[in-house]
Amino acid sequence: MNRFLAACRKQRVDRPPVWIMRQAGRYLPEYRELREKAGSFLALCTTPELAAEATLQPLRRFPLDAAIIFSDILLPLQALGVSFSFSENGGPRLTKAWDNPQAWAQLQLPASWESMAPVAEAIGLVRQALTPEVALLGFCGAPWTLACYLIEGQGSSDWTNVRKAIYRFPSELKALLLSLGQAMGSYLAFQVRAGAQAVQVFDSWAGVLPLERYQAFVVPALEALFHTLDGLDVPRILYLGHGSHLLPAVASLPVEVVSVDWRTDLQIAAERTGKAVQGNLDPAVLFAETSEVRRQTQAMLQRAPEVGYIANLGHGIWPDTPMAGVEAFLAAIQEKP
Ligand SMILES: Cc1c2[nH]c(c1CCC(=O)O)Cc1[nH]c(c(CCC(=O)O)c1C)Cc1[nH]c(c(CCC(=O)O)c1C)Cc1[nH]c(c(C)c1CCC(=O)O)C2
Repeated sequence: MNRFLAACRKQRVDRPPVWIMRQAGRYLPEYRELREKAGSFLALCTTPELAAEATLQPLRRFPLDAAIIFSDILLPLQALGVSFSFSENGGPRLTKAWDNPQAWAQLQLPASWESMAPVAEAIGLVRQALTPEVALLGFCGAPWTLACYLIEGQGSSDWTNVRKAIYRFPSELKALLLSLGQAMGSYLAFQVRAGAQAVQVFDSWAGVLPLERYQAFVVPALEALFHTLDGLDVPRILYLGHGSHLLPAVASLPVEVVSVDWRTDLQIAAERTGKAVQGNLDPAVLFAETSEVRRQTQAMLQRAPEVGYIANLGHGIWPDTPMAGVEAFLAAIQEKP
């Protein structure tokens, strides 16, 4: 049985499936070694054998129910004409900020995803290596979160330029979000054709917007994105960062699972959306004594619905996370009575 896919479809399972957002990464010594060997993060992402290896590393160490293909949300933007680099401390930096409608008009919607062939190849390699019990996820950035990086040119704590753009260029920004939604929908379909069995769309910065703006600007773009996958029979997950106030917008979206962070109660998320839910332990908890990690994980499980639940963190695992914290988190889920 594939616990992960069953839970996405709200089928009953023996225990909650679990995976960890950003489970391949710097908290693993073997990842740091592989990245050193690759020379750079981008080289690691674009060399199929190395990307497949990075994807599989956490599964060799931990009893996880899903793998997520090793890549980054910014990579497919290259096919639209956007160039960027990753700084030494890991953050993305665009070569220029795409912060006005004249720039947006120059984004080219790709006719094919041929330039992303290494991702498809890596997906094929990982599928060959996985047993049928472990599901492989494809992913992309949500239109809004991608627009955040495009317009700001890098990460930000308050995304002031993006928020100004909503009011300065409303119709052009709506069109940009819709184009990004269409492009990412076809990029996910490309990953599914290569072998991805479920997909997750990361809207890490969803919570920057009030509900009314999210409904008006983002929901149409997410609908376009997710409808591209209609008929492909893969569960669709939307990760909603800082999104407690946005749950009413999720209920009508064509997704099977909503993934929430620690600010959003799991039970409330399930009730308000009617979807399966994923999440939501604060990554900071993994720094506690192992007995406290267990208690916090058990408390999370108590708020989780009986069916339609996937255990996870509420956001990506941090690079300095102690291995003991990860192990205690996973053990508490495996032991669930
Ligand atoms: C916003 C975002 C990005 N990338 C991603 C998001 C959405 C999830 C989130 O909110 O965390 C998603 C992502 N990035 C990466 C993966 C695949 C690996 C996995 O999840 O196991 C996934 C699913 C690899 C990565 N992406 C990045 C690294 C670190 C690069 C390195 O090895 O130096 C990895 C392993 C770099 C990256 N890429 C991005 C940032 C902000 C950073 C720097 C901060 C950080 O490192 O956490 C953009």
